[in-house]
Amino acid sequence: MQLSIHAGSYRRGACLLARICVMKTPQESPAIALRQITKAFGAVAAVKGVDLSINPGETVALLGPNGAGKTTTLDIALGLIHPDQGEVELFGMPPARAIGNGLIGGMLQTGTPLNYLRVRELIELMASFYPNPASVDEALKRTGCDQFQRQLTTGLSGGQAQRVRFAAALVGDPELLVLDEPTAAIDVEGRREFWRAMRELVEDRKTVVFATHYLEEADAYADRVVLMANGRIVADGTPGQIKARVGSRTIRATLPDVELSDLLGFDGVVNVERHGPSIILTCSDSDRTLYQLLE
Ligand SMILES: Nc1ncnc2c1ncn2[C@@H]1O[C@H](COP(=O)(O)OP(=O)(O)OP(=O)(O)O)[C@@H](O)[C@H]1O
Repeated sequence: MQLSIHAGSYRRGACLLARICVMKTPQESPAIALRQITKAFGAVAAVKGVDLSINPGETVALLGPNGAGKTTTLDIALGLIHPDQGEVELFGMPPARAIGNGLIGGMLQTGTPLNYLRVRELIELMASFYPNPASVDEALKRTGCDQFQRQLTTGLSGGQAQRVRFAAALVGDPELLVLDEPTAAIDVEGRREFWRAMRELVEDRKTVVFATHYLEEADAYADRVVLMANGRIVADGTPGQIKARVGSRTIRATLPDVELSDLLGFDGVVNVERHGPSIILTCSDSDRTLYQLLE
């Protein structure tokens, strides 16, 4: 968890250590279940009725522009902020319980690693908070932190601090990893290493949810993309479906005697809707669709 690399983490860690009986993942429950979540900050409605269910083993990208509501949604999922309305469950339990059971790892945008520790010491400390941690050496290696493990956390570059956050999230060997713009501030080589480590996690059948601004990142590394805009989920599908949608154009036509299902069979048509006398075609290749319509 993000909190675990702040000063308050000692307390949280002590609580975790006190839990001798550890419950592991009930695989039949969704890893994340958000039901009709809303959240406003004063006059700003950040999240407006989000329903989202993510199954164990899925790798999901939360894609959207600045201010879409991604961070707020992830913070709510992790129980870091409370929604104004709606329900949240992680593996069928409240977020705090899932976190207490060592099921969740988080890498969020804010927060700095604890001061006056060496990188390795910090990751060892983090590992001690979890019931069944991964190997510290492995977490350091997977994230590239082994190269600067003796360095004090006070002297890290932005990219190094980001890698340390990733190692801190991994070392608990959580079932669900929540990553908010994980590659921000990481250089090209670091990004490559990051996604390599992510692939290994996916092979381990972990559930991974990451927020990103980049369709290319979502396309390359997620098997499902949830597109957010203005506090709502506006599309949810495979990367291919979302790419078609994001890159789409619409054609409005007046076609009184045509069946919608026939139009769906046209080249490049992604969706068809009737609006009164008009039909709206959403197209991945509007030129081809137009050509067929004219024929
Ligand atoms: N603590 C806060 N106080 C006031 N407004 C906030 C707060 N947190 C978020 N917001 C507002 O809520 C909206 C959604 O913000 P959020 O950070 O969730 O979006 P985002 O998709 O993660 O954006 P980014 O990609 O820039 O991180 C924005 O308009 C933002 O300004």
